[in-house]
Amino acid sequence: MTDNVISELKDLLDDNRVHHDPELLTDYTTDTWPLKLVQKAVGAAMDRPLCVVQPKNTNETAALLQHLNKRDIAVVPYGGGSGVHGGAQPNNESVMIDMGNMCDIVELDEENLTVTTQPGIVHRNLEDYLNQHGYISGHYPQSIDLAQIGGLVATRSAGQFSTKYGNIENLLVGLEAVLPTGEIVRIKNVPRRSTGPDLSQLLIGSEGTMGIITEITLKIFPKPADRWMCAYGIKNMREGLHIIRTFMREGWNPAVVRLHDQMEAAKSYSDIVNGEESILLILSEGPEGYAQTEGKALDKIILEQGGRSLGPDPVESWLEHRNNTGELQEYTSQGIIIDTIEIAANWSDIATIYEKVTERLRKEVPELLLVTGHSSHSYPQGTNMYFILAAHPPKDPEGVERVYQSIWQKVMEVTLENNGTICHHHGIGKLRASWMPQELGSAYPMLKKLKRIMDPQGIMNIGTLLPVNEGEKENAESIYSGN
Ligand SMILES: Cc1cc2nc3c(=O)[nH]c(=O)nc-3n(C[C@H](O)[C@H](O)[C@H](O)COP(=O)(O)OP(=O)(O)OC[C@H]3O[C@@H](n4cnc5c(N)ncnc54)[C@H](O)[C@@H]3O)c2cc1C
Repeated sequence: MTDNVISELKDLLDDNRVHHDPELLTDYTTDTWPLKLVQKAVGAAMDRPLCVVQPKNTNETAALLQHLNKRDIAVVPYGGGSGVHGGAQPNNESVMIDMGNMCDIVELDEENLTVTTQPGIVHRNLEDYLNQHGYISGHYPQSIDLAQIGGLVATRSAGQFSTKYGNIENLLVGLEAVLPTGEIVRIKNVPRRSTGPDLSQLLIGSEGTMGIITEITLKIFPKPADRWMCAYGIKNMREGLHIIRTFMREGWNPAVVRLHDQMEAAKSYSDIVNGEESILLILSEGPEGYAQTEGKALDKIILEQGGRSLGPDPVESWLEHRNNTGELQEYTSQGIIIDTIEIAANWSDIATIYEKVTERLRKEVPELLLVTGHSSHSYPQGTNMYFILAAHPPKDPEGVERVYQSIWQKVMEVTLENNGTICHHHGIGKLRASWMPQELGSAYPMLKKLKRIMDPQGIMNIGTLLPVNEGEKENAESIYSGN
């Protein structure tokens, strides 16, 4: 069967874009899911895909999906592989469609302030191109050097400046996608529409389960003329969250709002914070005059609420080091779990979630080395909480899984019990799928029905987003059975 599939795929693409060399397939055994990386480091065997194919354009992607759908073969779309929850994790029966060859910029439309790209462009390359032309994307995920635009749309990503510019769903103007059955669909570029449900939302955040995104049009912004920055020492997280709520509800909209708890403050800003303090970083930017006006107003509010001004240097330092994650790989290779869990909730619940999660993990997970938290994406209604965790599990794959799942179970439980959402921006992948029925509640059957309509054969990324019923094989029946 494997040989047949490979030769059929070679009939659709050039030979050199259908890969089945076992060594090369090893590069595709996992995305950046910490569980799998640590299990791999302690000797776990990993599933390799059947083969990897690299289409060059939309028509080739459509031909591939049409064929694989007809043959009932599992498909996993693969972007930059920077997803952290196994969204692009294959099993050994799946064909991976690697979008990396579709990396052209199609059009810069300066009149209408949009850029159109193929999905496989690494975001850094798009940002550099825009900067050369006097624009910015406004979207700065920490993985900007790894993630592709298609992957960022497919996971509903958020960037570090999202409080001003919005998340990817706010930045997307239109898109083209190939449905699992091979049909090509285009959602046209207009500034707004009232034409029924927004169909682009079926693909934004669909994590490769409803189709493959083949072209994307995003908003762009003229390079900001000016910036204002300041950091503040804050008594504790609860007070810091209250301060952010105060200025967000007044309508201020700084690009960066980050509140780091005492442990994070002490790690990165020990020379400037007092022992118990959290640190609040603010950056405002915009056209001439905007940032200074917003900065002055924010400074007044934060000082009135008890913040202690620390000047702009901590924000400068964060800007410089914000994407350095090199040390994480070192720990992972030693069998230490380093992970991040980002959830969100309304202002009325977020401080409680932060306090309960940190307290429960410290008390109930003996293998835990540390848990810290920060808020980094704020809205008038609430904010996210981004937990950073380290744990030292036994050096065997089952032990790693046990410790890993016990941490996640507690964070998901506390979040759901306190009205939060289990995910702010990393997406669901395979890791969080089992909590989706609880997360969506009465709306969960709607997601199953949509999936069934979009992907009747059930070939697309089974086990991602929608859970496979326990003990069942990863196929359509295992997710379509029941409601
Ligand atoms: C160090 C680090 C920092 C990170 N920081 C952030 C951050 O600040 N903000 C944030 O939001 N995320 C962040 N992430 C998570 C990750 O970068 C995002 O989830 C990103 O969107 C994944 O993009 P990718 O191209 O690497 O996709 P992949 O990991 O390859 O795939 C992700 C999912 O999208 C699907 N997919 C990929 N391409 C397509 C396509 N063209 N059509 C349909 N489905 C597709 C895959 O099947 C998979 O389910 C970070 C990850 C790392 C490792």
